[in-house]
Amino acid sequence: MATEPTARRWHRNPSLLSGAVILGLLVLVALVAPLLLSGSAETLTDDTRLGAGAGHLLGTDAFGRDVLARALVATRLTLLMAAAATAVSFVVGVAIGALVHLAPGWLRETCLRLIDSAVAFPSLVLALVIAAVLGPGMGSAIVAIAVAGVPGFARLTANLAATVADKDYVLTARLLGVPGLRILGRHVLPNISGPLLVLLSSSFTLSLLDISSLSFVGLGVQSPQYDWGRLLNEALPSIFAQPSLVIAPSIMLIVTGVGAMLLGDGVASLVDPRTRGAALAPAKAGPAGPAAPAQDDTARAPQASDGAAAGTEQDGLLTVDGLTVRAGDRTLVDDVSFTIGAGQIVGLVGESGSGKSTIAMAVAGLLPEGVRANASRLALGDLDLLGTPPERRLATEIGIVYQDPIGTFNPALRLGTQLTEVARVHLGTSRRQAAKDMVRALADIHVTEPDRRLRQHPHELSGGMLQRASIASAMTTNPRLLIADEPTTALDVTVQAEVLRQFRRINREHGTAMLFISHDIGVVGVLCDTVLVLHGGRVVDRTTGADLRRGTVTHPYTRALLAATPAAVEAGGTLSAVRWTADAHAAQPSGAPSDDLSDKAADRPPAAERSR
Ligand SMILES: Nc1ncnc2c1ncn2[C@@H]1O[C@H](COP(=O)(O)OP(=O)(O)OP(=O)(O)O)[C@@H](O)[C@H]1O
Repeated sequence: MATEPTARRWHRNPSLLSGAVILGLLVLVALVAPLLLSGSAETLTDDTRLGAGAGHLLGTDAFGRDVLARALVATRLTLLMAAAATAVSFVVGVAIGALVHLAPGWLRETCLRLIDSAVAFPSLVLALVIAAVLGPGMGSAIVAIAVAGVPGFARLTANLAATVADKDYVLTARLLGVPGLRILGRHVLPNISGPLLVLLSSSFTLSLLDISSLSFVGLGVQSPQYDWGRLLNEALPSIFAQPSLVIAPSIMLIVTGVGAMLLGDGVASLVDPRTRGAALAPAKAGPAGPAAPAQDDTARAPQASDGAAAGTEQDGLLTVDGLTVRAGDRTLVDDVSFTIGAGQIVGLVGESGSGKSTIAMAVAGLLPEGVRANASRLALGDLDLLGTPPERRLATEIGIVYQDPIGTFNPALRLGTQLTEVARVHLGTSRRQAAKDMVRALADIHVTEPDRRLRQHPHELSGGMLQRASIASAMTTNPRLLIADEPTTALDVTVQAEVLRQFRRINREHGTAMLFISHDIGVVGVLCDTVLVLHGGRVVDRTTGADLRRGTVTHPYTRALLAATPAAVEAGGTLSAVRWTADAHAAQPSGAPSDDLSDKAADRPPAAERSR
């Protein structure tokens, strides 16, 4: 990615520019004013209570000291105190929030409730209580403001970390066995840095006001030292007689606060690679642009050979026997059994919420917290997936391709770093070799300019290209099982066809077993050898891709799903809503879910599922 000239970057980010200029000037004042103006700011003279005039722009105070000079000299102490308090709040708050996020369920909930209670307590009141306990003084004011700011950072960090935790790239890192702290540092914190920086800037402003408030009420800086709050405190007795005393410190406070907020906004958009890309680099067409759409449509997508399923029950690679998944009292998946042989593609199809992804996540050992899986057997060859399988084997023997190609990748990292991670971490491949291998893998899967792609951020690639990159990444270790969870749903139909073709190619060339999940019964029929139809967490029908394509399915629910597929309508049918319930169906013995595939067409893959 070409690097934008620094001047243009600043020019395109007015918040950053104006915030930096304001704070830069204030820092300059903080550095220079005590050196040049200490004399007129601190020397007692007989020119007391002079009004604004040529010699003293804002007049003098009751001791003959220049009011403007005092406000400017106070800048250093005020900024230092606010910065110190904010820095401590930030470091301690983010650390606590991160630890809370990593804590086990009950502890995390307890800590979050405690933090919520602390956040609900007004920070200035909390700071006043702490400062009163510690006693007046600069140090106690900093500690009080710092402690009062901690809950805000802790809560934001924990909450934001939770929103990133279920992103596909975090799930992938978990599958790869990356330790929690490393996931936090590499995937979570960089992706929540924007809001944290905004909070940092608003927290600095709040600290500035709170510290000034403490000094104003006499709990902060003590004479002879002075900050803006102290100056306001000294001006209070004569505020009506000489209002000019409050002008300079008040303006300094407002200007500093505005500068900090502008800088925070600007930095937040600078560090976010998505906004940075949008704001800084206009999209370019041509060779550097997104991949050219595939020429074919889904009708020409690769098709599962009729009855050519490679897997057999005997060489079943993935065995799922009596899988039940529960979340508390709720059963999400109920007694599901199937096998996938090497080189076989098994599809899971069903309406939203039927349990497809839950089955896939149970197989990959990535069920969310509070969700438990049980099975008579859940194994990939000799690898028991129910126990605690070795992370390295899990990472290298199962690959996952997710629905949302954009969510699959960490937006803060370049693709090269992410795509080569498995090879570097689990295969011990050198960085250079891993990059070379990935360039070849991307080219194989028709990603244009693969070299350049490795240097780009995810937002710079089209959805179809990212999905192909995630397929290449999942295939890095030549896994025995590839799980594809709605991999074409987020893509337009032309790109879908190309992605399906790549799955079929990988399946044929590498003999990879595949668990292919989709809402779209048409897509499943095109690609899969064997298809399990799910409803309410149960398998209600087992059929073949060939039967689906020919429309020769017998189960009423599967027929209803087919009738609700637009492709079927285009072929002359009528689009109808799916109206079928397992209970109603159970009342009609003739329509019972067909677990036995013996009545299916002869081209059905032999014994792809375990009979129950
Ligand atoms: N962490 C969880 N805790 C409790 N219930 C959950 C959890 N995750 C999913 N569920 C529930 O499990 C059921 C199955 O969800 P799942 O995501 O597996 O369905 P799906 O068929 O993949 O749907 P979709 O196609 O929309 O992704 C749903 O009712 C869902 O609400």
